[in-house]
Order: sequence, then structure tokens, then C-alpha cells
Amino acid sequence: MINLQNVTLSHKGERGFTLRHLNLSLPRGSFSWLVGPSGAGKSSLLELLSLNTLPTQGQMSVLDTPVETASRSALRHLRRRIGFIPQNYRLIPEWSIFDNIALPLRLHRHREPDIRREVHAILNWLGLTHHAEAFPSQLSGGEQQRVAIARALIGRPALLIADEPTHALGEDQAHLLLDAMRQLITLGTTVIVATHSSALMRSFPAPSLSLQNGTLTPTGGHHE
Ligand SMILES: Nc1ncnc2c1ncn2[C@@H]1O[C@H](COP(=O)(O)OP(=O)(O)OP(=O)(O)O)[C@@H](O)[C@H]1O
Repeated sequence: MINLQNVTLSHKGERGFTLRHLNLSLPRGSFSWLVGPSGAGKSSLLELLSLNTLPTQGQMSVLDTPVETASRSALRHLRRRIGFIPQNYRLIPEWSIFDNIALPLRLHRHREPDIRREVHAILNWLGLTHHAEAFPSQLSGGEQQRVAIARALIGRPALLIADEPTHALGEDQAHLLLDAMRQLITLGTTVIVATHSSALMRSFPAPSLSLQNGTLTPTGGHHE
């Protein structure tokens, strides 16, 4: 499902490497926490796995597709099977909350009546129904984070990547998200969640990947 061999990443203009010699293998339907100190490279690794950046060196396959030989259109199709909850939400400011959440379904060319039904169901589940026609700037941080969660989950992604997805949420909402992730795993989705919250990790024991200074260190998780 996900395989990294000797992957390194350096950002443009950077002299050293942000991620170094990463080897990682994650099976379909697995759940992994991603931990490490601030600046260790967690967000950079998640940007890589969600195909927003590509490795500087090494081999990476995502959803069983080697990315270095994939065409642009193959990468575009792959990205549509990935749900990503970025740390800064990245909602489209000019679009309503409804349209932000509907985006993955529209990319998959679902029928409008089905889109309306599914978006309203997820708005209701996350307590956002009254914000359907609002714009992102009119919402609180926690509400925007829930919109980002809804957008990532609505297409039932094959791979779900979440970067501190509960940092602006209350405890009940964090548990709602964990429950949804549990369900996705049973459907075969692979899930990776970066977090600084040991309380969150305790509530869902799972293997963890530990990044230190751009390198994965062994912790008894899935990685090699
Ligand atoms: N676009 C970029 N260009 C240059 N350097 C970057 C870029 N993005 C991240 N970095 C650098 O990569 C390193 C790792 O950053 P990253 O955000 O991946 O860490 P992190 O583990 O997610 O940290 P945090 O827990 O604080 O979110 C940092 O030194 C950062 O400055």
C-alpha cells in the first residue's frame, strides 16, 4: 500500500535534507500514529505521502503505485483517493462550507442530489449544519478543522492522512473523529495521524512511527 525505500526530501533552496533515508512499509487497512518533536519533519512526511511534494531521492509507492514513474494524470487520480487533513486546513476561502466539503465528490463526478445528501449528512454528524452557506473566515478554528475533516472523509479515501487533526477540537469531537477512522480501517483505508497528544494516542492504541531530526527511529511499529 505504502512503501518508501531510502527516501530523502530537501525543500527548494534548502542545503541539507528535511527527511533522510526513510524506509517504511504500511499495509492496507493499518493505522499508525506519527510522533516526534516540533521540527522533526512530520508535516513534511505527510505532505510527501499525500503527494503534495515528491521525494528528492529514493523510491516511494503510494496506493501500490510507484510515484517516480507515474504520469501527471496518474498522480492526479491517486491524489483523489487520498484524504488529507492539513495542519492549517487549507479551505478555499471564496467557497461556502458546503462547496468546500463537496469538492472530492464533485471531482469524482457524483450526481448533485447524492452530493447534497452526503454533504448534509456529514455536516449534521459534525454539528456544522447551520454553517453550510457560511464562508471559512466566518468560522472558528475548531469549526474550520471540522470542515477539513469532513472534506477528507467524505470521499471514503483509500488513504487518510491527518496532521494534528484534533488540536482545535474538544474531547468529544476528537473521539468522533477516532470512531470514523476506526470504521474506515475496517473498510480497508490506511490511516496515518500525526499528533502531539499522548491522551489521544492512549485512547486508540496503535503502532507509532517516530521521527527525530528527519529520520525514522525504530519503536516497534510497522516500519523496517
Ligand atoms: N516548504 C519548506 N521550505 C523549506 N523548509 C521547510 C519547508 N517546510 C518545512 N521545512 C523545514 O523542515 C523542517 C521540518 O518541518 P515540519 O513542519 O515537517 O516539522 P514537524 O515535525 O511537522 O513540526 P511541528 O510538530 O512543529 O508541526 C523544519 O526545519 C522546517 O523549517
